[in-house]
This record gives sequence, structure tokens and C-alpha cells, in this order.
Amino acid sequence: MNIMTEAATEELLEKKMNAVPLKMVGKDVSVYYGDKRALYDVNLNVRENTVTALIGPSGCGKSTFLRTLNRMNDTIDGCRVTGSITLDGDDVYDPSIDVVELRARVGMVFQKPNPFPKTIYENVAYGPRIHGLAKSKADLDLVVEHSLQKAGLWNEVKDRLQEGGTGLSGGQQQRLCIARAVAVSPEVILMDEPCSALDPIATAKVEELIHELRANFTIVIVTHSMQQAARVSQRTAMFHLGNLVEENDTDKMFTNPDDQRTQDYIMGRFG
Ligand SMILES: Nc1ncnc2c1ncn2[C@@H]1O[C@H](COP(=O)(O)OP(=O)(O)OP(=O)(O)O)[C@@H](O)[C@H]1O
Repeated sequence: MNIMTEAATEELLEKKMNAVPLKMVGKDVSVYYGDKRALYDVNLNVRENTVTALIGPSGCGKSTFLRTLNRMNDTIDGCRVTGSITLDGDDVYDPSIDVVELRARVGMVFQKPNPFPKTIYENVAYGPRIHGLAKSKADLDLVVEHSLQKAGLWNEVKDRLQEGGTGLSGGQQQRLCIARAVAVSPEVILMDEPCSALDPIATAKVEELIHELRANFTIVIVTHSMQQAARVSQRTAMFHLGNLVEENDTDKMFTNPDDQRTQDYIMGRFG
């Protein structure tokens, strides 16, 4: 019988994870809102075709870090980022980077479903059209269909593509936003508490979807729910007061974390 010691199991896990290529790398990332520092020298790797969950108490900097990955912080007045973030080895803050292009490669799904006030079809077709990803109307129809399929929404909407996206239920709207993100063939999808406005059934559907999307995309998700982090992610990063406390295999993080602060947070002792 082969009984592995805890240390051997951890070593094996680490070896396995180290074999997964790095998609995005954050090095010494600090973020300031005016004079206020929100992140302190964060070093965090995002691995390919992996779901990485960002957890930690309110205000610890999860969303701030998430937004550095596709430069959404650029849109906030007075926000300054130092350190470096790379995507496939390229600095995303390099002045020569086209930010629109970057956000197509690193897409985002927000907390509150925010479909455009347009038809279901147009919500999904808009991105591929502006990025020139479809050569003909037939091409575009296919992109729309495939994106809605990947978002697990096609069967529910295929007969009402010309109806308004805002007429869908909250859960359907969020899956429509996921279809919209997927439509431009991103490499990374950032999700900022994507289920916080959804009921348990819609949440379960989105979580199932995250599982499926991992085959084709790299996903980073901010969540307040530790159960959700445990269910959907393979890696978890714990933030506290703007610091990255620990980044680890999700199972290990929730059973035997390295840092006492993670243990305390998981046990509900703060936050
Ligand atoms: N636009 C902003 N202007 C000024 N300060 C900000 C801004 N956005 C965030 N902050 C501050 O930066 C810190 C980190 O906030 P952030 O939203 O990243 O935390 P979070 O962990 O995602 O929190 P929550 O779980 O409550 O969403 C907080 O102190 C917050 O008040």
C-alpha cells in the first residue's frame, strides 16, 4: 500500500502545478488611489487553463488586483500602478500596448450583469464586429451561436435572439455577459464576484459554466464565498489589508493553509 506523507503530497501538487505554464505574472504590484495605497508589492502568478480565486475580507484589494490584469484601473482617476504585469511574457503596461486589444485578450465579467440595451444577438455580435473577427453575416451568426453555446445559454435564447438582452432573468443576463466576453476569443477571463447578484440556481449554473470554460480559457475570479472558491478554483490567493497573504492549491488552502491569517479567515474569525 502506498501511503503518501503530507509533505510528499504537497511536493507532488507543487510539481504538478509548476508544470502548468504561466499565463499572467504580477511582480511587485502596488496600486495607489491618490495618496492611499491599496496593494503592497503583490507577486502572483496566473496559470493557463486554471481557475484562480481571489479571496479575503472586504477592502483587502481583490478587485483592485483583478483590475490591474487588464488595466481597468486606467479608467479610475488618480489610480497609479507600479511593478509589472505580463501576459505571455509581454508587459501589459508597456506604452505601446493597445488597451482595447488587451481587453479583448483579457476580458471581464462584472458583479452586476450589464448587458447593452440591445438585442441578445447584438450583445454578443458587437465585440467580434468591432474587432473584425467575422468576415460575413453567416460567420458572425456562427460566432454568436458558438459563444451562446459556450455560455450555456443557446437553448434558452435561440428563438428570441432579436429580443432585448435586458429582458432576460438575472442569471441569463450574466451568462449573456459571459457569452459577450467569450465572443472575442479572449485568453483570460476576469470575473469580479460574478454570482453575487444571482440566486442559488443561477449561481450553480454559472459555477458549472466556469468549470467548462477552464478547458479553453484562463480564469481569475474574485469571490466573497469561500464555498464558491473551493468549488470552482484550482488555485486560491488570499489577500489581507492590501497584501497577498498566501497563494496555494485550493484544496490545501481550505484544509491546511500555510498562513495563520488564511486559517482565521476561513474559520470566520475575521472579515
Ligand atoms: N476608485 C477608488 N478610489 C479610492 N479608493 C478605492 C477605489 N477603489 C477601491 N479603493 C480602496 O482600495 C482598497 C481595496 O479595495 P478593493 O475594492 O480592491 O477591495 P476588495 O477586496 O475587492 O473589496 P470588496 O470585497 O469589498 O469588493 C479599499 O480600501 C478601497 O476603499
